[in-house]
Amino acid sequence: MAVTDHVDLPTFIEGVKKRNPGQPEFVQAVQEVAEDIYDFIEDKEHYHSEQILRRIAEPDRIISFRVCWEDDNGNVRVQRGYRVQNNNAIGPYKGGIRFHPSVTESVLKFLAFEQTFKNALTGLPMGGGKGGANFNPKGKSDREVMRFCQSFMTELYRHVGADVDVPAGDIGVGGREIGYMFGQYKRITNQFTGVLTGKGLEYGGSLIRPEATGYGAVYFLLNMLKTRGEDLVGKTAVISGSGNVATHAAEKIVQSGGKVLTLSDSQGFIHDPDGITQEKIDWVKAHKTKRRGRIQDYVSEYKGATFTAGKTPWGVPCDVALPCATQNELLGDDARLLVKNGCKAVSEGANMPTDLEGVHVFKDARILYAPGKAANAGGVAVSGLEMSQNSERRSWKEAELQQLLLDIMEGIHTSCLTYGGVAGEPGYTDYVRGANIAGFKKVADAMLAYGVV
Ligand SMILES: NC(=O)C1=CN([C@@H]2O[C@H](COP(=O)(O)OP(=O)(O)OC[C@H]3O[C@@H](n4cnc5c(N)ncnc54)[C@H](OP(=O)(O)O)[C@@H]3O)[C@@H](O)[C@H]2O)C=CC1
Ligand SMILES: O=C(O)CCC(=O)C(=O)O
Repeated sequence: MAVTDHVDLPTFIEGVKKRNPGQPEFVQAVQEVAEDIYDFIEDKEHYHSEQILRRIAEPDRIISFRVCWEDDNGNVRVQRGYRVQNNNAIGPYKGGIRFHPSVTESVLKFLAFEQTFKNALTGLPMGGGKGGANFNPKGKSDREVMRFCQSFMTELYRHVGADVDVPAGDIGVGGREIGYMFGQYKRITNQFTGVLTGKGLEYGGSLIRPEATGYGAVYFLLNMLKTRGEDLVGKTAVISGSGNVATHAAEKIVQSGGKVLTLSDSQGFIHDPDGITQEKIDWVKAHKTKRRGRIQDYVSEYKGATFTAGKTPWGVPCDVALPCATQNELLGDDARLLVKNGCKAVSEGANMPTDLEGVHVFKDARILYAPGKAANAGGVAVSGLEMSQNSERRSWKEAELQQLLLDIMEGIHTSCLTYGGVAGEPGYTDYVRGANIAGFKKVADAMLAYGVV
């Protein structure tokens, strides 16, 4: 007779904590999902008896490796690299690579777990993975970054492949790093395949991949506002971060008629009451990706703006907020302040930027709140389209890709509406619940088809 381990939610979370000691980010991500899934599967015994959530919260495998490289002064440096392959029930593992000193196994496990649901939401056949290293590209020369990337790929190449696991960029990994890693993969394997996405257009990259995450987060925001008969015209936006996601989100807000008031980096935020225009966004993009400077330099360039050191921008009154920097950058008190100041909608460009307390503040206030796994899925979606183009050995036109991105974001929004309803509150959507359940259901049903594996 089968023994059904049908534990309740608190016991399940206790088990996750015990099995993953010292991994708070991973436990947080699992808890946020489990709160919704437990409710959904209450009357669906097969998900319990087949231990589906327990299995999704246990990565298929975690690869950890030494990355040695030589700096410009001839010193040998040693870093730790990882690839977390969380789940490939619906397609090859897919997810970015992060180079940042804060990278730990816990951070990459939470990102790979979230990615599993996000990728399912896109409707494309992609499983969930994430990788990275505790390497800080800041202050390193191009040659140092190249040597690090080559060394990283010298181990990673044996674990990835166009139909196995397809990494891409994330914090600290942009076009430069992807180029170095793709070059090394090609050199080692003698194969030109779609093993990475976010590639340069000259060697198999897709149009609009750089823009896709930030643009997608704004498309999702527009979809949410539309349910209340609103748009972005004349609305003020507070954005954190000043990297790929933040600058492209800012660009799309401006194109949609909104006014962007802030950007930030790990040292503080700038507030420009005149609005951060397209010309100013272009300056920030060049400053961060070419000159590799700091956001505080903005105030020397654009008078009237202020820089606040060591703080996040959530105290600046706004209509909409887009956290686009990193995990846990928006805490319970920040969420309360945003709501108090009249913020109507939050769309997460970053992964898990709001802590669990903040999530509950937004839900309780009944504002429009989109979690990263739904709102920032545009990036990985266009990565999926890059994979398709590589398989076909073709490059699709920009207009076609723009339309596909719009359609995919609208589709994710519809999935959230389908599963995010709250009893007794017609018209209100809990987007966190909707995204968690829609993502879970797709992955879970594929897992059920495979039996116990
Ligand atoms: N790139 C993509 O396509 C996707 C990215 N995301 C998520 O979006 C977020 C941003 O990624 P992306 O824009 O690509 O990365 P970038 O490296 O381009 O930019 C990261 C930005 O976040 C800031 N930041 C990083 N760490 C911290 C920190 N601890 N505190 C405050 N600010 C910090 C950086 O500041 P500084 O320069 O000082 O480090 C920088 O402004 C991440 O959560 C990522 O996982 C999600 C989906 C896809
Ligand atoms: O494009 C990709 O594969 C990865 C994007 C990513 O890392 C993310 O969605 O968080």
